[in-house]
Amino acid sequence: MNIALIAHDEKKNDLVQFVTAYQEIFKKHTLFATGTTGLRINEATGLSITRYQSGPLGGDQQIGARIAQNQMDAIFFFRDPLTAQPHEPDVTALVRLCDVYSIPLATNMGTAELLIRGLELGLIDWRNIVKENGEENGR
Ligand SMILES: O=C(CO)COP(=O)(O)O
Repeated sequence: MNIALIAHDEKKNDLVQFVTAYQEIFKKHTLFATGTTGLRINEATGLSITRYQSGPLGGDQQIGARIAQNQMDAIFFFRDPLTAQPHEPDVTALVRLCDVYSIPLATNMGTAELLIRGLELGLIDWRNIVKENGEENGR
């Protein structure tokens, strides 16, 4: 599965701890991240992560483009609900695309726990079927 990892500054420690705790699961998958989040997680865990631009510089949009191309299977996006973000439209667009394409999206630790366990149990293996159908239909 292709998994994106994103966290706003006030939530980066939480996501680093989360990925560290579940790194045995995460290392079985292909990981992507926005710039600073990916760097922090790589430094903490040594996991191999493809890094896009930092969020305010377009990283959320790059990950959104992968969603539109049927190339993202799950998103862990620890958003900070208490701090205004200069790139709020990009954040909204990313969340919207997850809804457009029914991509599992965890925006906080509580949902992230469910998503990572579901991933391990194979509960989002339906994504493989969606991807195969998408490839047949040219998406
Ligand atoms: O701003 C972000 C998501 O909206 C995250 O970007 P960074 O990982 O580069 O901090």
